[in-house]
Amino acid sequence: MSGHGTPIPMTSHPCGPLTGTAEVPGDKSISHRSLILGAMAVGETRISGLLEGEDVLDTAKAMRAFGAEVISHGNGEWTVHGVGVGGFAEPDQVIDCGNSGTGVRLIMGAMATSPISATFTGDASLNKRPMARVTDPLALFGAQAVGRSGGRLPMTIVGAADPVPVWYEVPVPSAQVKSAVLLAGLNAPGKTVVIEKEATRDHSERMLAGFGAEITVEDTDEGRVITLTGRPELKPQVIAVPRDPSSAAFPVCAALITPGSDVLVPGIGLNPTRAGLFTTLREMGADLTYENMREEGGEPVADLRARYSPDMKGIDVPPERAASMIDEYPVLSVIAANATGKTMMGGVKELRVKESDRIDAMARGLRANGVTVDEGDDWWSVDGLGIGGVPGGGTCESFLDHRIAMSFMVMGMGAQQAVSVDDGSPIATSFPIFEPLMKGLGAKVERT
Ligand SMILES: O=C(O)C1=C[C@@H](OP(=O)(O)O)[C@@H](O)[C@H](O)C1
Ligand SMILES: C=C(OP(=O)(O)O)C(=O)O
Repeated sequence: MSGHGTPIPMTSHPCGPLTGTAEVPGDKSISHRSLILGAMAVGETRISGLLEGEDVLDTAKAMRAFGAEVISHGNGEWTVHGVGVGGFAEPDQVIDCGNSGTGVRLIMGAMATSPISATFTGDASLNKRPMARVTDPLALFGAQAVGRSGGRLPMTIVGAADPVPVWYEVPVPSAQVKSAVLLAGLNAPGKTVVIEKEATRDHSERMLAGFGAEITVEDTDEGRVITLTGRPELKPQVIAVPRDPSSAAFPVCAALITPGSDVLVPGIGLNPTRAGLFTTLREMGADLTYENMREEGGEPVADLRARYSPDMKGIDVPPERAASMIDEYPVLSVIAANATGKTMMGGVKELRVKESDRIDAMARGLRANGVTVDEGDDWWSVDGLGIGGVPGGGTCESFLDHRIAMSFMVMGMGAQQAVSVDDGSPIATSFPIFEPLMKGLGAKVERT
């Protein structure tokens, strides 16, 4: 639960080559879903490689509060004894999802078609984020939501006693909304249909099929049509969580801008609905290769090799790629600052409702370190200064946002002077070993 503790100011100094192997933690999206679907299956699900970051630990606690037995065996090995679809118990405490939008939205979906109530809260960041995008479709199933004005947490969801299946076209590109509807659909009799105009990460669909749900996905002219048949008996699974591409982004981008670097980032999930950053970096001229491509646990996986890339060029990032790299724009803007020419990022309105307004947060920090940024409601652009051209020397606010804090730490590694953040504590939500991992590669990151 970041934001509840003492701020951790951090500084990242320009450094020599980054070298070695960066074993980043398990995928956050897949980790949340493993715990939630494990809790909705009948019997024991075994998970390895679970991300033990605060966001996922909060979801584990929540699943216990709904009656599942969730046990950590150490080193990313977990077991979940599920209570079956429709078997959730009513929690006797408020569910605190900390900093996690994915956690709270997916869990609201999972409980919304059971005859129980639950009250949800989060930290100062999560309690500002919009929840109506989830509670609107949950109301169609028969669930009720009462929260603060503007559809904010804290919020109580009264689950539908007699849920009906739903047909829902998701109005914003959001895997969290799509997943909340699918999880609610599990306990509604009949077929729930979700349509998304732009494909977003499909881990829920893949995992629901793996757990034995009847689910079909069809690409049509109207978009992706997902049909789920309610009331399945979910069968427990053995899940190996691939390493997180969104975490891999940080050592990869650090290596690209730090002279002499050569870093291997093994076992990274390369699901096409997640890999947009790596495609973009290669288009900009990054020396980034995929080695040993394979499939693990139903997800494509490769070892990434990133080397110092002094000749990257700014590009127009295609807006239709946004969903596949939505969490990576902050660190992409750091690469853009180290490229020559302008990088234009459009179709990214969703960045304004993440843990922070990420366009605003990055623009402020980039400007404080000598980089020119322009922005509109759903776009922003960065004027590249060429490799090593970022003056640095500034302190940035992280706004309770892990990706903002880590992006500025990466920026310091390739800048002319050190870059600081006011609070690195949110890094623990998704990448608890960021500091030792980056130091192990040769980075000079310190708590100040
Ligand atoms: O479903 C998920 O696991 C996630 C979906 C995305 O959010 P949106 O659904 O709000 O785009 C992403 O930003 C988040 O980090 C994880
Ligand atoms: C947006 C993110 O997470 P969440 O929405 O789960 O808080 C993220 O991890 O970048």
